[in-house]
Amino acid sequence: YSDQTFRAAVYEHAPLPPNRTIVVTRQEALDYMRKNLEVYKTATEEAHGQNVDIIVFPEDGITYNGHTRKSVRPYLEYIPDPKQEQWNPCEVPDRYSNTEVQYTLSCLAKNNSLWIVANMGDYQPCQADDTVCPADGHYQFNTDVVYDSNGTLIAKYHKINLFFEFMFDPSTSKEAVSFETPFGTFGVFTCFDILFRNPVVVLMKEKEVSNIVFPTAWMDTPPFFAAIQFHSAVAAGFGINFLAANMHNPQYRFQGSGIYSPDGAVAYYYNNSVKGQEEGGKLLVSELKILRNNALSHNSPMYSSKKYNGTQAMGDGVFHADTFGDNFNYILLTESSGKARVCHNELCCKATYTSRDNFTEMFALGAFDGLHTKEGTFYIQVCTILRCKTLEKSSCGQGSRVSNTYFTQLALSGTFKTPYTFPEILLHGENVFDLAPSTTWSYNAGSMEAKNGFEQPLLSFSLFSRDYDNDLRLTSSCGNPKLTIFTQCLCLLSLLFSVLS
Ligand SMILES: NC(=O)CCCC[C@@H]1SC[C@@H]2NC(=O)N[C@@H]21
Repeated sequence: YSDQTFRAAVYEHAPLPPNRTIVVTRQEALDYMRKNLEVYKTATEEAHGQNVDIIVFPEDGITYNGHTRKSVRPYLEYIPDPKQEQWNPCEVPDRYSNTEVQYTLSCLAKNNSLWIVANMGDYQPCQADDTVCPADGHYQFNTDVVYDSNGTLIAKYHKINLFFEFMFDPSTSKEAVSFETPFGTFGVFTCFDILFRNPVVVLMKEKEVSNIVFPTAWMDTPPFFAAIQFHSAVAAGFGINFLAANMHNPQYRFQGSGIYSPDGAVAYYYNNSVKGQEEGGKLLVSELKILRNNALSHNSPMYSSKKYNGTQAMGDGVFHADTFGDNFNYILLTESSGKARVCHNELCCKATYTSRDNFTEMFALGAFDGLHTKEGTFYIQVCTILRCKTLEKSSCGQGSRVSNTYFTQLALSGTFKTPYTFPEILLHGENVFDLAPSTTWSYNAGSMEAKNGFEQPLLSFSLFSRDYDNDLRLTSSCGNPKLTIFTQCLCLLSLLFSVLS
């Protein structure tokens, strides 16, 4: 690193599955994990050869996913709390037993003089006075570990927002974790966490991080949750560097890693061809500017909260289409060039566009303002120009993976309630999804523009906003532990009723 820049790497890892139908011995678990760690060693040495300062590996990259609580047990290690003690596993390997994975990671960091972020399982016995201890007497946490370039364990983070991971316990402390490096302040969180106030807003506003390291096992889900699309948009929306290392398993839609800056993708990898599973690994290395604030930091020039402009009555031509579980309002783009506007609840979206040719494919402007409930429950506000999957209006939210329509100008804005708005651009390329070069578009406070359009066909051009703070209504009402079970049920019923209506 220098005064101005540092070098970052992410490794998209393609692990082979272990046998998860039986409970293996610790030795068998180690034999399996060593194969993954061998791949990590090669990647780390290659990164060292390219003067990398920090490398990130994916969620479940060492242990694999889809375990049961029992089958994952032999893969776990006791990870001490770096806030309570300083430990360098490479230099003091025998302080704790069964810590081979931590030893290997620490030595990789030390021997290659770089910071390592990896994901593994933490085994924590319950304290004697723990009244909510799991029935088997210990906790199992999905954990990110961070080693500095001497091999010292600097931080550990327990995933707060689990995604159908019944083998793990959610973080009991619910603590957002950050760490200092000579090249900036980093926050660390894992996959599904990206959609929730804690840890995301806590890290941005309270800890004022300007970089995120993000081990993930993310399944591509267009129109808004393709991995490279969503993660690059979060980097731009928050004005941060974002290092996303995904698991590679295209058969199950796990694909797409990147090194993203506030201006867009600096490097990304998207390879969805299902060949031999072990062939898909990839190291990305980039130079990034050292950032000292994020878009929400006090006095940051990038922060601006747009005022709500009022609603607009629904005009002719508005139709509804299911969009990953949400009932969006859409309006078709019919002329090859023009303006369009559509509203939903308190959100109004405006677009101007010019397509290179007359439309032969269906494109629509959509709006949604409400509670998303599919694969997670959270408030969103979304404006989008997207390609409908077919020539049927009902296909508009289905996440097209093909397009042959070129735009020569696009602009989109919305009356978003919060500054947590992420500019998403997904283009169609040889490998299905491509991101737009950072020189082709700009984003500022709820408005996105591509003055000269794109050289590739468009799949979607969206502003995805998370109303993180509104989620508090969900927990403060129904999830409030002070309420009786009966009141909580009544509350959930009324919430369900309001969503349905
Ligand atoms: N390992 C995880 O935590 C994965 C969670 C990310 C899933 C994202 S969010 C909802 C979408 N559904 C998916 O299948 N992928 C997307």
